[in-house]
Amino acid sequence: MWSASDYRDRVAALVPPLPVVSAPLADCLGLVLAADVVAGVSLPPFDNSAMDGYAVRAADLGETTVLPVADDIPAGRTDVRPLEPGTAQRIMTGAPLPPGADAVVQVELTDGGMDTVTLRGRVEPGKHIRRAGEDVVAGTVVLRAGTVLGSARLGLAAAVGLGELPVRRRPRVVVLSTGTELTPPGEPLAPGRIYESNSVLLAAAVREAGGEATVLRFVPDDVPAFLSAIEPYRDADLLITSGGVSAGAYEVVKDALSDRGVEFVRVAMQPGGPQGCGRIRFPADSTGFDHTGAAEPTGPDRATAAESAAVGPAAPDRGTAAGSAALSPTAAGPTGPNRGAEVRQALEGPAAAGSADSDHWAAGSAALNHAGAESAGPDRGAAGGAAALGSAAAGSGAGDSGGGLAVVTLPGNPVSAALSFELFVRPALLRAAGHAVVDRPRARARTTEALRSPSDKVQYRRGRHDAGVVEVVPVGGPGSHLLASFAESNCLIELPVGVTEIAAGDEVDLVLLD
Ligand SMILES: Nc1nc2c(c(=O)[nH]1)N[C@H]1C(S)=C(S)[C@@H](COP(=O)(O)OP(=O)(O)OC[C@H]3O[C@@H](n4cnc5c(N)ncnc54)[C@H](O)[C@@H]3O)O[C@H]1N2
Ligand code: MOO
Repeated sequence: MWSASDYRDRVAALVPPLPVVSAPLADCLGLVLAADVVAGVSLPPFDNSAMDGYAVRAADLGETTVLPVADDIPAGRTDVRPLEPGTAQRIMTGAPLPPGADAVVQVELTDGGMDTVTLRGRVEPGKHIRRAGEDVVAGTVVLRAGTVLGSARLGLAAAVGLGELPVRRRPRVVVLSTGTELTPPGEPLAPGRIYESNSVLLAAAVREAGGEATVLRFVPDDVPAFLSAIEPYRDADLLITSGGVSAGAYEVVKDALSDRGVEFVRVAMQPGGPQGCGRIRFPADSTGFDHTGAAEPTGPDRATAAESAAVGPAAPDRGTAAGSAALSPTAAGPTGPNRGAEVRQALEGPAAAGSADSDHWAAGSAALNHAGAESAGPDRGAAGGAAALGSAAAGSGAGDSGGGLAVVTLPGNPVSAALSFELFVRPALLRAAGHAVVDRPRARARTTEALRSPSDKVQYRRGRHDAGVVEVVPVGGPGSHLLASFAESNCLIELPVGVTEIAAGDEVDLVLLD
């Protein structure tokens, strides 16, 4: 039996640091900057007006002053003429200040005249002028490597003129649910069947963690169908499966992967006891697994398998354009909005992975562009960029980066799958993407109800905490099928190994989910 924290480390080691790429700003939200960014221009780049009004020499103004209006300066004008003494120039917010002007009088304090202007009152030199470099001086570092790129930081990068940034690219994650009982939501439900929900939940969780999710059509409890479904995705950074890992007679994931490099274990955690992870060994040649016995799919359940094998990611939920192009076994090359990034990634090659950590962007950029030439090779055919990346990721150093497709096989119960992702997979993806902080915030609060927990496992109960995180109300029971109460919760109540009873009013540890 693994402890939850040891198992978490085991999963983290499966996903090595992701390669550094140059990505358009629009694709960078939530990603981690891989090199310092130096401003190429000052902000503001030139002295300019903070108000719509009149540029003047402060010394020219008395209580009431009438000045000729010598020129008109809208924002964007590039041929501004010097301000002669005893004159004013009409100026708009953001327009360059004419040489010789040392103040701006806002239009509300004037008569708004076009030929001459009457200005009321005096003005301090420097009034309503935004000086060049007041915000950023060209040549200084504006964003440090390791910064998580939120909206303000992306805006700043654009403001200093950068169209792309060096980032660790998003992890490409393939999600596959298993279970003969599954039915796609939106279709009629036959007796004995349930709607498939894990792939929707897990793909959304991958995206929330900054990853690209490709959702495969789920497969029944059929080993050849399962292997056929995953075989084209050997270049993904991670495969997440759900279901088929416990002790029953039809444990498809366990049956398919036990002899192919995946270890199935029990973790001292509830929900989320049965787990598996490892690297799937694919056959050396590119013909795929030996599907001996994988006869033509027949019967209602096999139709699902056939569809999966045949169309792969052509299921409705294809992740982003980039993810889809990268992971599709039939992609003719990167298309869509991220094409540029994909091409650069293809050129990056294994050598560049993780290379730009401490370099400034200018240097990092050069480093990223020279590697070239590495993108040919056995697995790098159609989706060349993606194949090169898979290799780059696998060769990038830290972690269990040996060959094969990294896989985490989650238990099928919906809350088990969700909590396993939350506690094991999410930190691994964030770490690989370069995040320094991979843990959710934690807090302590008083539980409003008594709780019981098995002594040999850490139990995660679902709860709702109040605004001040003073009290937590347990929501629903401990069962791993209780999806509605999980959806209602905003935290996990962690009851550690050794704790069997908690009284109402006792303090408990919380993992805050929102
Ligand atoms: N004899 C034992 N039985 C079970 C054990 C055990 O130790 N001995 N462990 C239990 C625990 S704990 C869990 S968790 C589950 C894990 O089972 P599997 O990973 O094999 O998952 P399945 O049996 O395929 O499914 C479990 C449950 O979840 C539903 N499910 C599965 N996939 C989906 C999906 N994509 N969307 C919605 N719901 C899904 C499935 O219908 C089952 O109800 O094993 C216990 N059994
Ligand atoms: O360990 Mo299972 O994940 O409780 O239901």
